[in-house]
Amino acid sequence: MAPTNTLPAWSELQAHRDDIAKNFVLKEAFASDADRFNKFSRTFKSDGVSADILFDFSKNFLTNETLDLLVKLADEAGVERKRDAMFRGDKINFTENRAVYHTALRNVGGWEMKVEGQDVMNGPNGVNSVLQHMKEFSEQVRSGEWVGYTGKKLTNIVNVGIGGSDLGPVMVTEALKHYGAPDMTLHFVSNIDGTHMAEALKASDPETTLFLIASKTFTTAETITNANTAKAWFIEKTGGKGDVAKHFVALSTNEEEVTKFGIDKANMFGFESWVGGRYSVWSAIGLSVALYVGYDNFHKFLAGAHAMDKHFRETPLRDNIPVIGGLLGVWYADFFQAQTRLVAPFDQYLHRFAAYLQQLSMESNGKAITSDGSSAKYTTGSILFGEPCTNAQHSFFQLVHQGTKLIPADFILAAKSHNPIHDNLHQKMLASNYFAQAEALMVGKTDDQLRAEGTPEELIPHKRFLGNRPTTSILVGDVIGPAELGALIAYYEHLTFVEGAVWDINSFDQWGVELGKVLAKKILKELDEPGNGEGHDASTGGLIGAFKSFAKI
Ligand SMILES: O=P(O)(O)OC[C@H]1O[C@](O)(CO)[C@@H](O)[C@@H]1O
Repeated sequence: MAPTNTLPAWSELQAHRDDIAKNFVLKEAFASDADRFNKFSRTFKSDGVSADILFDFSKNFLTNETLDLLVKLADEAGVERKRDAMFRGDKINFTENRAVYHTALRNVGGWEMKVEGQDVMNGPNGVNSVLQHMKEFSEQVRSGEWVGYTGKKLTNIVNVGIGGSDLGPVMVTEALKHYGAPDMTLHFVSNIDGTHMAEALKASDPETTLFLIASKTFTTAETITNANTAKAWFIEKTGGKGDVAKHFVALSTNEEEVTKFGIDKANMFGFESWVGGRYSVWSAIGLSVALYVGYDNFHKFLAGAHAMDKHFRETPLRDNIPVIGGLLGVWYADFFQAQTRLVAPFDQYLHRFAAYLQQLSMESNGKAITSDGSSAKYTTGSILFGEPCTNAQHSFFQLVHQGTKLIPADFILAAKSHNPIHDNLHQKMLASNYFAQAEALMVGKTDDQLRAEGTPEELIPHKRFLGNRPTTSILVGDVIGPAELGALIAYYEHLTFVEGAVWDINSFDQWGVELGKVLAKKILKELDEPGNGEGHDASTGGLIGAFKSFAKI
């Protein structure tokens, strides 16, 4: 396609941006249009699969004209065509020649889904048969039918994986803790730092521990090393009597490597190469979720995501919630030079949500090369960060309110708490902060207001809030249960897709993680050889030498 920044809508947006920057003030837009909230908010409805979710985009730099132009840009960039190609199973991951088909994993609605003419839902290794395997296994473990080598129930789960084979399962099991089996303890070991595995093993009893070795490729150095350490620990602790087949299962696409590792293929939960790591929590990689919250809840999680898929696939662009979210991402990144996106859930259970979204967003859209191999002449992927509120308000929100950078923010709240303790006071305080932060960011505080409060003149510049800082408020119409969580994640997945489609990059590969991996492998060997390694710059060589001398290696 023609470079995105040469599309007609791009230059129209540039001119429009100049007008907005000069003349648009959010609080005035509300004052002059009583209907603004209704005009620019959208409610996600899922026919009862999940609670309604309200997406309020009205506190954004958005007018009818902005939305028209952004939709025009999406049209010219072929967003709908690209979306349809994804749902058709086309190989849109063009640098790896793969389809992008995580939506098939949660296709509870019975869509026909094919890759290269093959039905991916049915058949011996199809999505439905893996789901059935996950259902049977999770029910056996939860009921105590599947026991360890001494006949004890397995209640300690250690998931060994990294990146997408860790972040999704961690985030989702934390988010759904309310639904978790009370007698089950979960550990997620991802880091190659021995401390991570050592601490998990310290807290584990081999008789009651189930290891899930989660790796799409089954070649990731951290995961395979951690898995081997876990296996050696298990064999040692059980005096060689422990039955690996009862205590180790694999979640992977690589049967050959799984078998080499010593896990029976009967205990392997598979998926296909068309599932990207950061999109894999819906696949067998989500086994820890099914074990912890039960298969029925895992199924609801899939159903919530499928409902969002349906919305994304079928809704015209102007009302399409992830499309609006993605286009706003482009609007701020490319036309207002915003470098970041803040996601702050007002929800303690979502404390790993931003960490999860970091991989989703930054591994997907941290690319500078477009589909024809040329460099993008515009800004792409934003830096995503976040922490739950109200904690974040007491750490980095100072910069969001009064710093020099524009930081578009998403705030997420559930109308109902799973823990309405103290007569729901906590939830009401949480909600009042959710409303107040977005309002404060928008309205700011003027010098006149400060003077009226008696603020000394010399403090006025310090206490001034310029306001006019955009936010999107997401309000879940009930508690955040499995279906609501599924819908929220799928919203961010599709938002990321839309951004990547407009930027004309491949949101589905991750070549940028390779170079460091290759160098680390080479240096690992050098640490056991004399000298400071071959061919390094003086800094790297000097550091290797100092490390060896300090560590006496
Ligand atoms: O599941 P695997 O194959 O071990 O990969 C783990 C992670 O490593 C990455 O490839 C990045 O190094 C991610 O994309 C992926 O989620």
